[in-house]
Amino acid sequence: MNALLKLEDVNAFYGSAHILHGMNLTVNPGERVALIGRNGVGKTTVVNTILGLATMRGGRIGLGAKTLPRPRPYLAAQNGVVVVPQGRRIVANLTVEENLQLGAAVGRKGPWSVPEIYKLFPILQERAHTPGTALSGGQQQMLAVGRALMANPALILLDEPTEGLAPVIVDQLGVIFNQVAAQGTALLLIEQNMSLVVRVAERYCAMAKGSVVAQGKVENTKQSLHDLEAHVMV
Ligand SMILES: Nc1ncnc2c1ncn2[C@@H]1O[C@H](COP(=O)(O)OP(=O)(O)OP(=O)(O)O)[C@@H](O)[C@H]1O
Repeated sequence: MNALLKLEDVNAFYGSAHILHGMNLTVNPGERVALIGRNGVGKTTVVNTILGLATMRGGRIGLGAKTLPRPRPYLAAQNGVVVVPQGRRIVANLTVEENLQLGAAVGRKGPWSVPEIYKLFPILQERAHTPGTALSGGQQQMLAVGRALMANPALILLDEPTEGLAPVIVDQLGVIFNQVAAQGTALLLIEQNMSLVVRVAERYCAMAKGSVVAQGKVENTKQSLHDLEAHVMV
């Protein structure tokens, strides 16, 4: 079976700034992979390169059976790879429900619809006609995940979804990510909170200076937590 996402020896740039150096990463159907590393190592640039927002010069990005000669945001979504961006990017002058409907614009068929999202996140139904940015941080993150699911993705890239959220909300999101994964959607979780990583991910890739320097299995144990934290400590 083809990988949902495969980066092979990818080099990526912002202008002349060379950020990714021979980046390799694979996510297979249904997998839950964590991409970790200190601030500034290039994790968001991996996402931006898949979307075509950073310039790829050299290497290959494969989505399912396709290789992308020129990555673009709509190509990722059409091929089942959807991003929950860092900072969530909820559209301010749209309601919660309208923000959800935006996610369906790509037109992929699948199980997710507004009523299904409301079953997963009842609070979004309660706030359906409220402006999206009037929600709390945790609720906005649920909305961002719901909007991604509306595209019926095979893989969701979550870029630091718990940044700035209270521990109790992080715990709730962990449960939700596991529910989404249990329904068959693969996850690539970019995260600094290793206690969330051990609860959600089954495998990790650790980055330093624009490439992967370590990878392995994640277990929900103190030892695994300790080993992972070594990759993000400053
Ligand atoms: N638009 C840009 N133009 C030039 N350099 C950039 C741009 N965006 C990010 N960088 C640089 O690229 C490097 C990698 O940044 P990136 O955001 O990918 O790191 P990260 O691992 O996601 O870190 P963080 O956890 O802080 O988000 C950093 O040195 C950053 O300063």
